[in-house]
Amino acid sequence: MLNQLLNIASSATWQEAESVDNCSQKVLSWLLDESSLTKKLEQHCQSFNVEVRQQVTTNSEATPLSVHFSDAQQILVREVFLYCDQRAHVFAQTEIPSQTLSDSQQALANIGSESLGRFLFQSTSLKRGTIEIAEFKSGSLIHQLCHTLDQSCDHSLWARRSLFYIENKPLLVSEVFLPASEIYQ
Ligand SMILES: C=C(O[C@@H]1C=C(C(=O)O)C=C[C@H]1O)C(=O)O
Repeated sequence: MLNQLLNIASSATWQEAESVDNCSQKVLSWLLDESSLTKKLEQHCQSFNVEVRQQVTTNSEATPLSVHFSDAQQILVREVFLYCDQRAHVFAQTEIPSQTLSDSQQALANIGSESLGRFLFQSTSLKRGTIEIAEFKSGSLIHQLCHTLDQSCDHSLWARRSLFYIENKPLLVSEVFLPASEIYQ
C-alpha cells in the first residue's frame, strides 16, 4: 500500500449513471455535478487543501491503469487527497498522457499542491466527457487506504471518473469520495 499506484480503474466496475440503481439521490447529485469539485468543497468547509500522495511518470505497459491511454508512451499519474477542515474527503487519481503535457499544458506537471481543478476550470477550451460511476464495496483497495487515514468504514464508497479535454488534449480524472465526505452523512 505504501507507494504503489492505486489501480482504481481496474478494481471497480465503471458504469454510466443510468445503469446505477443502488445509489442515493444525494450521492448521485454529487457524482454527476459537472462543476469544479474543488470549488464545491471550498464552499462546504472552512479550510480546503490538496495533499499530493504521489506523482509518477510511468508507461502504459508497466502500469496499465485505465484503458483510455493504453497506447500512450508516458503517462503522468497524480494522486492527491482533497482535505476539508483537516480531513481527507476525496482521493483523486489523474492520468495525463505525455502528449497532453505540451505547450501551455506543460504546467500541469508542476502544480504541486495547487488544485488541478483551478487550472482546468480556468481554461476556456475545457470540455468534459461523460461521467462514469463506480461502487467500491467494503474490503476494497480504497477501504484499505481509508484505514491508513483512520477512516475505516464498512459501507460502500462511491467514485466517479471522466475525461477532460483542454485544448482538445485528454486527461482522465478519477475521484473517490472517502468516508469523511458529507455525501455519506
Ligand atoms: C478536476 C478538479 O480538480 C480536483 C483536484 C485534483 C488535483 O489537484 O489533483 C484532482 C481532481 C479533482 O478532484 C476539480 O476541482 O473539479
